[in-house]
Amino acid sequence: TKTTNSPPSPPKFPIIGNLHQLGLFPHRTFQSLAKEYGPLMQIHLGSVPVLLISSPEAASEIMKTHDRVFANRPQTKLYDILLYDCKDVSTAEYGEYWRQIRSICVLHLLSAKRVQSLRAIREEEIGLMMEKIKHSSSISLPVDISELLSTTINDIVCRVALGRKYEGESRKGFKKLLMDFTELLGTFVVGDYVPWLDWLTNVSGFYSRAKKVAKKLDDLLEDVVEDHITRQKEGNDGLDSEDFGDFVDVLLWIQRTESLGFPIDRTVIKALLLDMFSAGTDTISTLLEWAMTELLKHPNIMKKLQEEAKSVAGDRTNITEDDLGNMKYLQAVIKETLRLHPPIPLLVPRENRQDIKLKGYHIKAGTRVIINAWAIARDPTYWDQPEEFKPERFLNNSIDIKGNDFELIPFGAGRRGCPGIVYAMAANELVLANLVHQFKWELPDGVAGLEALDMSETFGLTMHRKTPLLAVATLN
Ligand code: HEM
Repeated sequence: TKTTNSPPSPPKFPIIGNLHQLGLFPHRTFQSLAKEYGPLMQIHLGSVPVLLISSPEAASEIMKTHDRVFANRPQTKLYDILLYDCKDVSTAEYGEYWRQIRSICVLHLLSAKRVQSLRAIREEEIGLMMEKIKHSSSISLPVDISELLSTTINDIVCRVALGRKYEGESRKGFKKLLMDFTELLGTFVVGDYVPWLDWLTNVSGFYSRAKKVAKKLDDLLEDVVEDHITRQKEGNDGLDSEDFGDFVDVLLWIQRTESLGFPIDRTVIKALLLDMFSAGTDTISTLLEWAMTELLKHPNIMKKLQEEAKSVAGDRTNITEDDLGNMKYLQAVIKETLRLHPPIPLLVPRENRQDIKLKGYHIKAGTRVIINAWAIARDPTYWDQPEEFKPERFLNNSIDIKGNDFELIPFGAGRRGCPGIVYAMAANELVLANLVHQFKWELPDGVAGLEALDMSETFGLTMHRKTPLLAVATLN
């Protein structure tokens, strides 16, 4: 029968399956389960079968060998509410529509050429960030690195995507709205797994809260798009080429010229803009927050990075994007941070579109697939001293993060792999290089602070620090 050749599974309860076992840190729970049941195991969350993948080989089966079959994403009522009926790239069902909008991302919004053209925005906003740190440093106040990073990355993405920043009160409002949005997106909704319990989610007011947030975001995006249309009519700017302007300009240009051979409507434009925010802000700031945490925890590594920065920058205060190619240690520090603290530890769930045999096991169509990239990157079979933060390990090997080496897949891999890698790395490298080059950093209470440095995580859409990271900066 079917059950005899399904993958190994832990015992489950009726109705809830293994839901009760998830715990606060599913990536850790899943790691221990895999130790017992193997790298390709199945659990049940409520009535939904979930394939848990915990080795590079098994991950490569999903994202390379059978990538096309596993190229779907689970669709949920919550995504429908928050992401225009899954009209965005991240949650769209695999098929022609997804292929088209993904090509907008890859060719127009996130291409290497576009990322390059946004250089001035990154450099300006990072300059402002440095000013804020200088100010705190001049009055001997510790810097809330977590807050500073999230504000800076948010401002960069706002300018890149919408062509404007929100400041003062409206920034607070915008940030709060985005925070509500990401918090909702990261919520584990019981009704998705135990359909007859969906009424509970309803009663708790969760969906109506989600609808309110979606409406507010939609109003905001409508405003932004209308503004762009008016501005273009008045000034004719951004009309004849896609080379100027922000993402809204580019998307309106694609809409007007139908240059991709298919029409896109207002909803597509708004859904894509939302994707840029949900996929591109928290991920980058979380990564940088952990990178600074590890550097503060390892002063010798910080020092080595500072020396590299000094050697490429010479007498200049700022590190520019031209310097980054020469900063091999910086790249190693970022890879090592992605290894130990992947911002999305369980990647984004996938789903198989048809029944398939995997390593002799029968996998039913519609099975959810969770890939534990976090556990894979800490597996002692593949990594020497896996729990240690050692950027040196990347200096003499060619392991990359682009989805070719399955022991390190913080951006996923294959058709559904992250299209924002170039964009993300440009921001990651420039921010981190300037933070360490322009300032000396210390924990507020020196050595005592080091011992007390809180490394706790919170689990949501991204896995960021539980407490804000505070440190004292002095000008270098
Ligand atoms: C450090 C930063 C980032 C990390 C760690 C990250 C990670 C990921 C991961 C794990 C996935 C799922 C991959 C899979 O299923 O195989 C993903 C998908 C995606 N990412 Fe990123 N990402 C980052 C930055 C960005 C940025 C900056 C953008 C855009 C501005 C972006 C846009 C997307 C989109 C649109 C998808 C969905 C792709 C699809 O389903 O076809 N990401 N990302």
